[in-house]
Amino acid sequence: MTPRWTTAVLDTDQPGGWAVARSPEGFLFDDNGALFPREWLKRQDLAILAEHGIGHLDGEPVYLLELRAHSEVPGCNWKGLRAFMLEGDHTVFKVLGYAAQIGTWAREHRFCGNCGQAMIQVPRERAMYCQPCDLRSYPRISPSMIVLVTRGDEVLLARSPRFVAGVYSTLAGFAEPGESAEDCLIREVREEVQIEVKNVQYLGSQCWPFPHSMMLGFHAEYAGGEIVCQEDEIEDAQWFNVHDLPPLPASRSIARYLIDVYVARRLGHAEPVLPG
Ligand SMILES: NC(=O)C1=CN([C@@H]2O[C@H](COP(=O)(O)OP(=O)(O)OC[C@H]3O[C@@H](n4cnc5c(N)ncnc54)[C@H](O)[C@@H]3O)[C@@H](O)[C@H]2O)C=CC1
Ligand SMILES: [Mg+2]
Ligand SMILES: [Zn+2]
Repeated sequence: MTPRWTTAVLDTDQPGGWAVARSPEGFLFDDNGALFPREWLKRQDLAILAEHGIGHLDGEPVYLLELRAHSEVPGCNWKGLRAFMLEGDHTVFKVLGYAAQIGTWAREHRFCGNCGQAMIQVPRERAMYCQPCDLRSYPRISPSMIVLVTRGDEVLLARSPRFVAGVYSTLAGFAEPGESAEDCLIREVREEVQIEVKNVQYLGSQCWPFPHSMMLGFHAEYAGGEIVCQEDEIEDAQWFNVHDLPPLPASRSIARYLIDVYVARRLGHAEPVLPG
């Protein structure tokens, strides 16, 4: 099946297509959603910082208008990316997630990190370029490990102080230079709850555009230790029985997928599918 959404570097000099507008307040939307006829959107009073051609949705070109600040557009409102993840069309969320990552990266790479001069967008390539340094900067992706640690019928779930009240999730953390995915996972579990793990198994990955994580999802078995929560990072961590789970993360997250897969295997139910 052809995917509905494919990324591409489109020429912004070409007219037509759809556009999304992103400001520090999130994406613009109205009753029809977050995609607007591009020519109409560009006629509105918007503080455009940059325009990027980002791909095709159902065969139609899609552009991003990255704004300096949010503006009032009659009949429209602004909404953060997370809200689009939680509700509505998943493909539209993927378009917006990609747009957010490209917008953030381009905004943060307007000047060369080496010499401080203005960089230019490279035509037909997703890169910012500094001519004097001959330096190209590509969109940033941050590999992050996420793991469900289990002990028979029990799963290890934790709460960060940033979570919605009551919700427990799997452990996660960013890879550091010099680490393999497995090294990172073992270190993160040790740092966050002082537990040792074994039989680490990769299950799948997910783009997580908050702001630019690439989540690599694993299952691991408990090998030893008692839970000790890392100060400031982990508010609480517990072993939960698969028959008695706390409120869990959003169903489109890989965290939820890792939990659901394990519970399904344990209870002999059909396994869920990882949302792309
Ligand atoms: N899709 C999902 O189901 C889930 C996704 N996540 C994501 O996983 C990522 C990592 O999880 P955390 O527990 O927050 O990470 P973490 O355990 O490594 O701790 C966060 C700390 O890492 C540092 N940090 C921030 N950005 C970084 C980067 N790009 N590279 C290296 N270090 C960085 C900061 O000091 C920050 O306070 C986050 O983006 C989070 O949103 C976390 C849980 C579930
Ligand atoms: Mg963490
Ligand atoms: Zn430079």
